[in-house]
Amino acid sequence: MTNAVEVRHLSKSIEGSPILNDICMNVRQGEVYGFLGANGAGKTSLMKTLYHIIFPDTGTVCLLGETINKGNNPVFSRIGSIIESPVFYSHLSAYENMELHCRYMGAGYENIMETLSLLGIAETGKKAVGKFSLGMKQRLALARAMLTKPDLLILDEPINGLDPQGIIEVRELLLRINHEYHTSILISSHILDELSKIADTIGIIDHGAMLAEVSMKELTAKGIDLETYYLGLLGGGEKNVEPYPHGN
Ligand SMILES: Nc1ncnc2c1ncn2[C@@H]1O[C@H](COP(=O)(O)OP(=O)(O)OP(=O)(O)O)[C@@H](O)[C@H]1O
Repeated sequence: MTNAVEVRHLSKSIEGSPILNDICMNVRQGEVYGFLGANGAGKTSLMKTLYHIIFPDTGTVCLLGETINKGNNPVFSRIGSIIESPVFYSHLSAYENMELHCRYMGAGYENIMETLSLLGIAETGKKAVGKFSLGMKQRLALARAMLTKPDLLILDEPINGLDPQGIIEVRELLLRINHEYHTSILISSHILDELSKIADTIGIIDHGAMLAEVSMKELTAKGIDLETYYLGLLGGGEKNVEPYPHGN
């Protein structure tokens, strides 16, 4: 089976400083992949290179089996994303914002209400998005990413700034989307506990280098919590669980 995301030996420097160093990443189809790293580790930069918002210096990216080259790629229409803070027309309603997104994507309006319902924001009526809580905006961002029923979701820190209830709701929602639609999900966060609750596989990045990709099931079976594993990796300590073989 093709991987949903395959990154091979990707490196990027900005103004002479390396920010991504020989990254390999494999997100399997149908899984939730938690991309874990401290602030500044390189999570957003890698996600931007997937879309070629920033171009890698070396290395390759394959999304849903398609090699991504410079410029637009038809496969992007099968991918939903939240990369950096989502921007909305704050004086417009959720529905109106979704309509504009449909026009941009060349999609019909028929999925709008269903997607807003899925995200629990179908009842917001004419309320301007500028008056939404952060949690509601995050749901709207997810609704926008989900609108075309994508095969892959790429979500950069979608729980940032949410309160505990909001975090739980987004977690449950993503798991539901993953189970019901078999959507592959790549989600980045620096919140270790949260990723351990949602992800099948964890990829750990530090100072622009991918340290390991490891199965949560395997960690759990060995009675190792993600924090212990993470700290062990960063400290160069005993890993106890072998990461997946890395790259080619
Ligand atoms: N346009 C840029 N110019 C210079 N340096 C950059 C640029 N974009 C990113 N960097 C640097 O690359 C490194 C990785 O940043 P990045 O935003 O990818 O990390 P992150 O893991 O997403 O962090 P956070 O969790 O804080 O969002 C940081 O040291 C950052 O300062």
